Amino acid sequence: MSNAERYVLVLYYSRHGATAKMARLIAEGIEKTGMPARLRTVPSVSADTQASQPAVPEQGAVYCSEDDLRNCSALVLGSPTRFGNMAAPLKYFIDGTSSLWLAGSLANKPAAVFTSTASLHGGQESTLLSMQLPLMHHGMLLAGLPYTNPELTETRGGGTPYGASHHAGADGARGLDKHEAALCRALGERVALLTQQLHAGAAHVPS
Ligand SMILES: Cc1cc2nc3c(=O)[nH]c(=O)nc-3n(C[C@H](O)[C@H](O)[C@H](O)COP(=O)(O)O)c2cc1C
Repeated sequence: MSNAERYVLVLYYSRHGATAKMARLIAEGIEKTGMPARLRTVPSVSADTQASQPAVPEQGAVYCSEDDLRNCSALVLGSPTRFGNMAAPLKYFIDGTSSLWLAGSLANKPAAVFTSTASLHGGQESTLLSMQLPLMHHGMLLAGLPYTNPELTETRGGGTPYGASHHAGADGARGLDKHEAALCRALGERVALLTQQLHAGAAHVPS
């Protein structure tokens, strides 16, 4: 597979749009490296887990297919924080990936995570860590954000070494500030560069 055919999947759930904004900034960071980003979302789930929405979303990213996930070169996974954890629609989607797990389809691929919260200390880090757990079971190579990004120490909003985060405020009206936005772009760029370096290195390993 050539670099042109590779893509980083940015897979997220967003009910009110804050996590979706982060996804678009992460995609900007990925595409800065010359690698395509593929933005995908997941449908909401109803109490009885039956489909409650049209098969194609009315706006924004389309729903993620199994092939979108199987064929990605890397994954950046995003969710709003819900009670300190990822949102059920994303967890529901991930719980349906057993066949990819059995086949090892995601093993040895880079991955990273991002989240948005209403309150500043409302569980960003616990959510990010919880999102990393299934990715580790899939054998993915987790990337966080290093403190060489100055925004990590300067931020008065979101931004963690475990992944990108955003404090959207109680009414969701607080936009991404410059530090949060820079860290979203940095995370996307980091995952894309790691992916390219892994593939370049693999090309030099004798078979
Ligand atoms: C059921 C539920 C639980 C939530 N739990 C938390 C929480 O634990 N901590 C927090 O700060 N915000 C919490 N929120 C708020 C969302 O995380 C926040 O509004 C987020 O920015 C929404 O992202 P979105 O705009 O992408 O949907 C919760 C929201 C809902 C609906």
